[in-house]
Amino acid sequence: MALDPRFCPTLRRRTNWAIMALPYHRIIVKIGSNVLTQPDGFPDLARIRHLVAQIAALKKEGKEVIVVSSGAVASGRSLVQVPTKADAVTSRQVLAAVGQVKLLATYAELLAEHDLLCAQVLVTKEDFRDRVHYLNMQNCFRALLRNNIIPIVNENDVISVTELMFTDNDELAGLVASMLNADALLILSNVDGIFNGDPKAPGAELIPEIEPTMNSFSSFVTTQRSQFGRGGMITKCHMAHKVAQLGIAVHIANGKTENVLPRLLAEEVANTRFQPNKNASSKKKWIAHSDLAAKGAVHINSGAKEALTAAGRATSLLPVGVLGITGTFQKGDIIRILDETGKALGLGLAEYGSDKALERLGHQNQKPLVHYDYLFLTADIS
Ligand SMILES: Nc1ncnc2c1ncn2[C@@H]1O[C@H](COP(=O)(O)OP(=O)(O)O)[C@@H](O)[C@H]1O
Ligand SMILES: N[C@@H](CCC(=O)OP(=O)(O)O)C(=O)O
Repeated sequence: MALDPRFCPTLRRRTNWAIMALPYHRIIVKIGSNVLTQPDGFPDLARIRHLVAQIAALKKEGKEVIVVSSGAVASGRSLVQVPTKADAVTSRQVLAAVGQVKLLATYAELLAEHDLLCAQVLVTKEDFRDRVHYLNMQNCFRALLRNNIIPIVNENDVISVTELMFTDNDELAGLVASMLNADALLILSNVDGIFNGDPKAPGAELIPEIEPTMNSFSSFVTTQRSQFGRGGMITKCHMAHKVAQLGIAVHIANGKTENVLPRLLAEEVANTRFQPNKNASSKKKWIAHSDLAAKGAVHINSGAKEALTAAGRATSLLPVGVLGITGTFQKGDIIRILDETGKALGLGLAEYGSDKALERLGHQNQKPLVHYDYLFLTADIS
């Protein structure tokens, strides 16, 4: 029995969570703004304390935990007035810059009560677009985990404004999960999971499992957002589906439910699980999230499209099937793969530059432009 009942009163009554049914080892826990924030917009300290106790319980079970936590803006609100004469973007920057310090200090203090150490990791979308930044981040995360330190990740809200921002921290959590090849991503929101309609509507039912083949959510997920949330449930669904396609289980659960984390792992609490695709290759994970890094595009003919998208086949993209090239790229760059109509099919790592590719265009018996191992087709995920 490794769960420590001293810091989790409910665990005193219910002790068999140590036998966690879901055998995840490396777990990303994403905590949404609404979980950490009171209705007045200020941080909910009692909630953070309880979540920290649960994280500590997972750590005692030997799990690796990476936290993606929102809440900087809410914490800032508790310290400073929205700056006068500042526009919305500047106000948010100031609140987040001030609030992030408090948010991390709160986590650090509460985790220390469990003899745990945390580290702050602030990132921008750019850091996932740049291969060197990506590898640097990955290296740091791995070192932190090796040293039993809990990374607490948030967007660098000072740098990330308007079009440079992640859609929301769910997107960031998905990127971190795939970068670290996590076993599971647990998204804590203010609802029990995904419902087959508006969760507040009478008769709406929770969907416990979402199969990898299910990829359309708009018929039952509305664009409605929670009070302090940014992306909403529909963006959560798309991200969750994409991450599950990469072989990582994604659960959406209610962060306000008592002991939600150990109970989720013990399969004792309502939630929605996106079933992971067990055939996913880890090599493709960076490519899958590299859309913004793409340097150029290739248009392929219908025969090539058919070959690439045929189920159960591992086919590389050959120059014979390429109709045209847009932009310039070098060997090792990410390129977009488009069909004849310009529809995006996926992304790949170029085996050679656009100059060579142009020479080989439409020619048979040439080296693949994109090797299958470095090809990520969106057709598989949308
Ligand atoms: N079918 C649905 N099932 C569950 N929640 C939904 C659904 N459709 C819309 N929502 C809304 O999504 C909200 C959660 O998303 P979001 O605002 O992004 O929260 P967070 O701050 O946790 O990221 C819920 O509060 C709910 O109002
Ligand atoms: N980076 C922001 C959170 C932004 C955000 O995406 O929040 P959420 O929609 O709750 O995932 C903050 O710390 O306040």
